[in-house]
Amino acid sequence: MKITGIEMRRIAMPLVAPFRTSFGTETARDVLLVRVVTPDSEGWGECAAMSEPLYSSEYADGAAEALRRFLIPALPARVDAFGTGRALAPFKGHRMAKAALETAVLDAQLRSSGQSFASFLGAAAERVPCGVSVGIMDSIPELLDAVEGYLSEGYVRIKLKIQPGWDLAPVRAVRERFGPDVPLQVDANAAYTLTDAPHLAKLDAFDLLLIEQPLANDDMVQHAALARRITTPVCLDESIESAEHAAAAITLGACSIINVKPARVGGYLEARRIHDLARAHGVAVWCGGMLETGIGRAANVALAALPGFTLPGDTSASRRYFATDITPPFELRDGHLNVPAGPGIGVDPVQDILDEVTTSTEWITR
Ligand SMILES: O=C(O)CCC(=O)N[C@@H](C(=O)O)c1ccccc1
Repeated sequence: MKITGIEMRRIAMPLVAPFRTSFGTETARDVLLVRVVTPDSEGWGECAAMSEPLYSSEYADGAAEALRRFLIPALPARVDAFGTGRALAPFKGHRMAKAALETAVLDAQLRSSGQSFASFLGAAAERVPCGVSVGIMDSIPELLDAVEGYLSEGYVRIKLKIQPGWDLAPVRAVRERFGPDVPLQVDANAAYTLTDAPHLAKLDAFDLLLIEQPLANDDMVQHAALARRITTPVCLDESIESAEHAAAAITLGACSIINVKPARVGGYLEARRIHDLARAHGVAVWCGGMLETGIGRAANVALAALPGFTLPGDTSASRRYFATDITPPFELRDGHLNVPAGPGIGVDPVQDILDEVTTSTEWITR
């Protein structure tokens, strides 16, 4: 596939409500979009990097610079998604930047051939059950109101962000208010250390699906030690940046569940490799989220339909984060999102909305 040019576009997307995690509070998303143009199609990729390097070392301006100076120039004149991964491999890190570019190439390639992401990736379902991520709140009553709202919208799983000082009380309150049967999990975003093991073991009383990334992203051995001291299944997110990391984590017993985020691992091809590896080991995976717009959300929903994605993902409806999405909104129906069936990611930006939220565009000819 010949690439005639690539656009990098920055958009400002206000969130419907502040989203607080153990590493900070988001009130708006400064999103970098990549558009790959070929003679007979164009493809879109969304870079999930945040404005600041708080979730990982990547951030939007840094991703744009890596794409502009190194990754885009490294692409051959004619390339497909697999060739893109090979061309970008020599560059260390910058996985979210790489993921955006590879996804845009893959989207253009699949739109041209008429194949959907779901079909290309090997989806086994036409809709996926959806969980929702609930941020740290100022009070327990506020949290319970939020959870009640999401449950009434039909979300099939609740994920609570936790941190030291906001963990046992919110989990206990949700269990006491909504009962023992609501699928419930927690996400620490690396806020604890192994010395907190006795405290984290108190979460075992609440029959959680999992505890996500309790320790630092490079604490693979310590996660294995923690997993032996608590009964709640350990799920890794930030620690798993590749299929090799997943293999190491499974071998070490550092996790029994993996949150697969294509942005974190460099794209959908590597995400599928992790899915396949985990499935071969009987390890469940679920699709994580990075507050994506409908562009990234569409591709994530296709991935979440693969057979090894046996736990509900953070694939929420567009309205969970945005009053107006840049694509036709993803809407929850009976706790599920439909998997886009059209060519490529199966959705297109609504140009007027996209132009309204655009803060800059940059065209790179080939
Ligand atoms: O539903 C979503 O898209 C967000 C899910 C979620 O909680 N993402 C968290 C995470 O740590 O997984 C996150 C939020 C913001 C930035 C990075 C990560």
